[in-house]
Formats: sequence, structure tokens, C-alpha cells
Amino acid sequence: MSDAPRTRVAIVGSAGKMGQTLVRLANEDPEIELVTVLDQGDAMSALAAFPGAVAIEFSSPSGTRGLAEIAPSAGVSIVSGTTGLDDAAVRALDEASRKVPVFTAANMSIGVHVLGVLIERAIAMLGPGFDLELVEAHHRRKVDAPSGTALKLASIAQSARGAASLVHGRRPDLRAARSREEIGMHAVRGGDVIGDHTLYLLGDGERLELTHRATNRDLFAHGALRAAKWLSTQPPGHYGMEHLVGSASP
Ligand SMILES: NC(=O)C1=CN([C@@H]2O[C@H](COP(=O)(O)OP(=O)(O)OC[C@H]3O[C@@H](n4cnc5c(N)ncnc54)[C@H](OP(=O)(O)O)[C@@H]3O)[C@@H](O)[C@H]2O)C=CC1
Ligand SMILES: O=C(O)C1=N[C@H](C(=O)O)C[C@H](O)C1
Repeated sequence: MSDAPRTRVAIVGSAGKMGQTLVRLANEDPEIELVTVLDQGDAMSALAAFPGAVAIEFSSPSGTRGLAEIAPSAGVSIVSGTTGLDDAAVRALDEASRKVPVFTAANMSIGVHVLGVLIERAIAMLGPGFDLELVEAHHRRKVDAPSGTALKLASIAQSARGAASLVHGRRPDLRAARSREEIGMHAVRGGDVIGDHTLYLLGDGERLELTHRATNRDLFAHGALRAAKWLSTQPPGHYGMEHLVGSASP
């Protein structure tokens, strides 16, 4: 084992699906020291006992906000993976990032990051003649829709395409063909699906389907732990996957 100091990590949302995965993998990682875990009902102020630690948080918008509000005075950095954030949580993270390092990503898998790069490239190469439809599928317990990943991929597609509006589902009472400018968004929910995302690029006589499928939650947790190690040496600021792995644009 190397002599490098271990990254001290706290896990917020520790009883949840992601939290349990993180606790298991953090305990197995020789480069990580798990200093504390917090869940619903625990006081976020307990983090003040661990200045210099990185709090990894996969919980809920209120959990994100609570952590962001305490992190600067506690002296802890933030890795947040929670999706479906409200404006108050987003503002709190931005505010915290002026005082401590903050890393956010709607999807901590490297594969989804690469999917975003491929989407940007495919849209630029195919031109405006291809219609864009984004379909995501998740387990029956997911509360936010569309997924944070779908929204991130859609925003990449919007930038690559220029002006494009998001159309969520299709209303049965509205008899109208799609416009060339829209991006259709579709959220499937059920069973134990970890997370699938497909962008359809639909042209005349041909179509492309760019898909990422997660088959376990370990990949998200590995991404978050990697982000925590990297973040522990960064100055205050707001970081994302592009800082961790680069854009990889050709
Ligand atoms: N960025 C990424 O790569 C990924 C992001 N996610 C996102 O992470 C979030 C959590 O997902 P998941 O683990 O599946 O959800 P779970 O519901 O399984 O777990 C969330 C946990 O956080 C707890 N919690 C909720 N609010 C607070 C709070 N205010 N303070 C402390 N603890 C709190 C919950 O407690 P209780 O149940 O009692 O409310 C629960 O134990 C979601 O937003 C999801 O979309 C998920 C996977 C990957
Ligand atoms: O809630 C989940 O499970 C997931 N949430 C994230 C999202 O909303 O994109 C990431 C992943 O797809 C799993």
C-alpha cells in the first residue's frame, strides 16, 4: 500500500441504495478512510467534527441543500450525485462552491460521460435532418422524471443542435406532427432497472441508437469515490465529470 494519505470520506444518504453501495466500496478501498455516515434524521452539523473530509451525498434535494449549507463552516468538500434538485438546492451548491470544492454529476459513470461526447459528435456530423428522441428507463422507486442523466444528455443535444425545445411525452389530445426543432423526452419506470439511456437519431432511410445501460450501482459509486479522491486536492470551485476525465473530444 502507498504512503499517500487516505482520502477521508463521509457518506450522506448512507441507508439508501447508493449509500449502501458506497459504504461497502469505501470500506474495501485502501485509499479511502470512511470517517462517518449520515442518513435521514441525523444532524448534518455532525460533519463539523471532520474538517478536510469529502462528503459524498446521494440522498434527496433537501439532503443536498442541508449538506451544502453546512459544508463551508464544517470545512468539508462535497461530491453530490442527487438528481431532481430544486432551485434552492442548486443555489446552495453554487454558494458552497465559493468556499469549498464541490463536484456534481447527474451520472458518475464514465460510460455516460462518453455517451455525451458521442451524442455531441453524432449530431454535429449528421446535421439537422435527423430527429432526436431520448428514452430512459429506471426502477419503480425512482421519484424524479426525466432522470438527471436524460436532462444532461438533452442539454448536450440542445447545444449541439442549436435552438431545440424539450417535449415531454406526447399528448393524446394534441393531433400534431413533431417539429424538426423538438427533442422528445420519454421516461419508462418499473421493476429493478438500474438506468438505461438511449438517444435515437432518426433520419430518412436510416437511424442511429446511442445507448448506455447500467447493470449495477457499483459503477456510480466507483465514480463518486474517484471524484472524492480527486476533489480532496482541488481549490474551491464547482467541478463536474469533464474536469475529472476530460472532454475526450477528438
Ligand atoms: N449521479 C449518479 O450517478 C446517480 C444518482 N442517483 C441519484 O441519487 C439519489 C439517491 O438515489 P438512491 O440511493 O437510489 O435513493 P434511496 O431512496 O435508495 O436513498 C436515499 C437515502 O437518502 C436518505 N435521505 C433522504 N433525504 C435525506 C436528508 N435530508 N438527509 C439525510 N438523508 C436523507 C433517504 O432516507 P429516507 O428513505 O428515510 O428518506 C435514503 O436512505 C437520487 O436522486 C438518484 O437519482 C442515483 C444513482 C446514480
Ligand atoms: O435514481 C437512479 O437510480 C439513478 N439516477 C440518476 C439519474 O437520475 O440520472 C443516475 C442513474 O441513471 C440512476
